[in-house]
Amino acid sequence: MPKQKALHFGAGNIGRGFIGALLATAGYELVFADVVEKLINALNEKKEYEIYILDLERKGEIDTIKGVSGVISTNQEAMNQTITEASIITTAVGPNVLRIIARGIASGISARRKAGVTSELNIIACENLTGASSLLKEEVTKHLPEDADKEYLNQYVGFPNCAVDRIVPPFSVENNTLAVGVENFYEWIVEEPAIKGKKPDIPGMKLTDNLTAFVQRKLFTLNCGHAITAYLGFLKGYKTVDEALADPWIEDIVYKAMLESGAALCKKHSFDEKEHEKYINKIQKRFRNPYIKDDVVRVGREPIRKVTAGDRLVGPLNMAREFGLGYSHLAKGIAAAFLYENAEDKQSGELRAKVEQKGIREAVIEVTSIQDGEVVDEIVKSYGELEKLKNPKL
Ligand SMILES: NC(=O)C1=CN([C@@H]2O[C@H](COP(=O)(O)OP(=O)(O)OC[C@H]3O[C@@H](n4cnc5c(N)ncnc54)[C@H](O)[C@@H]3O)[C@@H](O)[C@H]2O)C=CC1
Ligand SMILES: O=P(O)(O)OC[C@H]1O[C@](O)(CO)[C@@H](O)[C@@H]1O
Repeated sequence: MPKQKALHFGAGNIGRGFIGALLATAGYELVFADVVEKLINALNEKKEYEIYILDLERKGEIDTIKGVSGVISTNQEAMNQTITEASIITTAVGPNVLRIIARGIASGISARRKAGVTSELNIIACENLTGASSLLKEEVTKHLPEDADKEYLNQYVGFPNCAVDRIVPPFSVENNTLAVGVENFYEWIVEEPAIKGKKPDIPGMKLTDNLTAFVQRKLFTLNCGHAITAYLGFLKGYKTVDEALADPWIEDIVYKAMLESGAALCKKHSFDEKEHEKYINKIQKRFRNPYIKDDVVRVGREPIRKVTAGDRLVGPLNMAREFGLGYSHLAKGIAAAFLYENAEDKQSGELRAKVEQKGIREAVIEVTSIQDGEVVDEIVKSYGELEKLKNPKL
């Protein structure tokens, strides 16, 4: 029997190091779509790549992922062909790129309908964003050329949301474009009720009917603690996450922020408090993995996105507030994001410009959408304290 085909958008860290690896290992013929020619050419030449395990468990091991190829995502003819043949499509391109790839996916779905394919297709956006697949569905629908395509999409194409958790840091091996380094831990949790047709059999993919709880658990704990580490780390001049967390002042704030978000998550989703504490401790251990050198500029990238309502910092703070729980360490993390500066990160420039033009109070209200004056006061107070770290003369 011929292998089923999987198409994965984004041959980057998560694409090669996590989702693509699970798909290929599950036996799919895997095609990566990316805009970077060097990556696509290397995939087509080698047809395989190496994953280096950066962890105490499985230390020094290298997995080889075979049976892969690549296509340039702007080559619409080739994309239409691949989308027509695929039984699963996944993405890991970054939340802002979903809108960009939607047009090409819509064209592929229209081609698939015209080719008379009536097998189900599931499209799963594996991004750090709540409801990423639903967002992608909305965007794809906007670009579908005919009403018949919209009917086809509703009948045959599923867009299950998911939570995706594996730290895949910047990593390079000389003369090996495709090598990727990963922590050993991974978790991919997919919204079962939204799957169309037969459930995919992919070892490593877990199904749930309560995805929101899992997405928020991961985003408001791991990504929350990580982002605070990055912003405080930047303020104190550290380059990597492990350097930042070796600073007891940072480690204490990060841990307490995760406890604050944890208390709120336990109330919201009825998680067992002891189990959740273990979850936080495991994450702390993952942050301290000595084999991973993760840059604070990667973890802190796009600070505006990270301080919008519902994301990893404001999301748990609002949740804590909703239950009348403490949030002062989360507020510190948010304040630190407003002080973050990286000339290569457009959003950090925009955020700093907003603070300079409008003042911190207005900037916080506008970007975070927090209306509660008491919470805004707490963030502004923390901003004043942290600003002194950045500029001791103030
Ligand atoms: N790296 C990590 O540890 C984790 C990342 N994520 C999420 O996964 C997503 C991807 O992150 P990374 O893999 O770290 O980023 P990355 O930057 O390593 O990979 C993104 C890839 O998408 C490609 N791309 C950009 N525009 C494209 C387009 N129009 N068509 C096709 N490909 C395009 C890029 O060329 C790049 O190869 C993000 O949403 C991130 O939040 C989630 C969990 C862990
Ligand atoms: O990819 P984003 O949303 O910019 O955030 C980076 C975060 O995502 C991860 O790459 C994966 O969850 C973390 O390692 C990091 O905290």
